[in-house]
Amino acid sequence: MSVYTPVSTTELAQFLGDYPVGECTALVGIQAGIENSNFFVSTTKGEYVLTLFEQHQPETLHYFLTLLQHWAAHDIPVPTPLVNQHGEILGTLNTKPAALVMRLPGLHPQQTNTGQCAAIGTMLARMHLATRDFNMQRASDRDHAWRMQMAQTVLPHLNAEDAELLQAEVKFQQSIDFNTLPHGTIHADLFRDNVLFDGETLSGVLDVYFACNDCLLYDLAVVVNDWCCHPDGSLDETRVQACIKHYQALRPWKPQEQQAWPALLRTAALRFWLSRLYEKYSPRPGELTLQKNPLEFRQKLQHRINAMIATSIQINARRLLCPLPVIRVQQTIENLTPGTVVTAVCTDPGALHDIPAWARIHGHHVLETRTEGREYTIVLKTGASP
Ligand SMILES: Nc1ncnc2c1ncn2[C@@H]1O[C@H](COP(=O)(O)OP(=O)(O)OP(=O)(O)O)[C@@H](O)[C@H]1O
Ligand SMILES: N[C@@H](CCO)C(=O)O
Repeated sequence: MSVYTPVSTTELAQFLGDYPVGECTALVGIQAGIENSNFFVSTTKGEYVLTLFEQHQPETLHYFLTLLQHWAAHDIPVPTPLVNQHGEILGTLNTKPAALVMRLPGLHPQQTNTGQCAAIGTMLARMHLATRDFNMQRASDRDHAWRMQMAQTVLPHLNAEDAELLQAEVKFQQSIDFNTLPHGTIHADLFRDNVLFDGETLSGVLDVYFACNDCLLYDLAVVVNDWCCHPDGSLDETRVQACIKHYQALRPWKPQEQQAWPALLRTAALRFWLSRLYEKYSPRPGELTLQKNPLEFRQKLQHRINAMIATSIQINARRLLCPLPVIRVQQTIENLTPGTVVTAVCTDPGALHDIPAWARIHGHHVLETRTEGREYTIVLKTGASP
């Protein structure tokens, strides 16, 4: 659970006095969620959810609550905030900014099926399209700069293997050009536990408190990493395709998004590995708090990396002596479009230096170098002018 700030029935009764919701009949802290303090509130007039915001400033909360109203106006099933008798959607309870929203019906999907993955793909595209005319802006608080800085913060806590993975991923992430991808208003945290299904109908989109302006495709990668996985964290291609196809039916990808997709799956996995690691090593005090397992996203990240390497262009440069491995890489790369991942496996140890040196001079990115026994693997991403 996450209730960082407890609320008594007396305090609640006073708060509810400002809203047209009748008398409180029950107040129950909500177990799920890790960011804010949430309560189910039953009154003589209906069912509501009370949120005490633990981190955000009032102006940021106005952005979220206005966004909720905007999405609601476009028939996205978000919980509409109630307006109090002062004409405000944001009140104060126990010194924390607080809002009362409608409680939506439905349950969080546990094991998703193809139909649910299709439904969330459609819903996310509708949310992206609906905010094309939303005129408020908010910078992401989990953007590339945050990820790079958070990697350094958690690094000292990691064992050697995890530290190596993280450092390699930081290097890879620096090769992604996020600016070329379409941006817009994104939810940024559309996990299954932020969505409700009433039977087969998607009945609720919750917890918009990471919403911001960022790459639209990153939002879809967050969804796919949570909704379309096998228990070991690898992707279930049937559910992935259902989700992507239904998203693209409403907002087709640009060619640069097609190319960036495998990399953005890694970005999204890294983001949640980092935030979960940080929560683990710097837990916040609370009456009842829930922590999510970082290992889940470490495994997902590893699977996304492996999948990207497996689908990359393979160059077998075994038994070739330098400079032949470099020449073979050069010949292969000549005809490839920028952004293609190429994996060269060599047996001449000189290749471990020569190929990265050649690649850097010619504007390609060295994603990874690895030594396994007597084999040397160099993973490259082709640059703008191959
Ligand atoms: N309007 C609503 N209707 C129904 N249930 C809700 C509503 N709002 C919140 N909940 C329930 O409360 C849980 C926690 O809410 P929420 O996800 O907003 O919390 P949070 O602390 O901000 O979480 P997170 O860790 O996902 O950022 C939800 O998973 C859902 O079960
Ligand atoms: N959805 C996040 C928690 C809120 O950021 C996670 O599962 O780690």
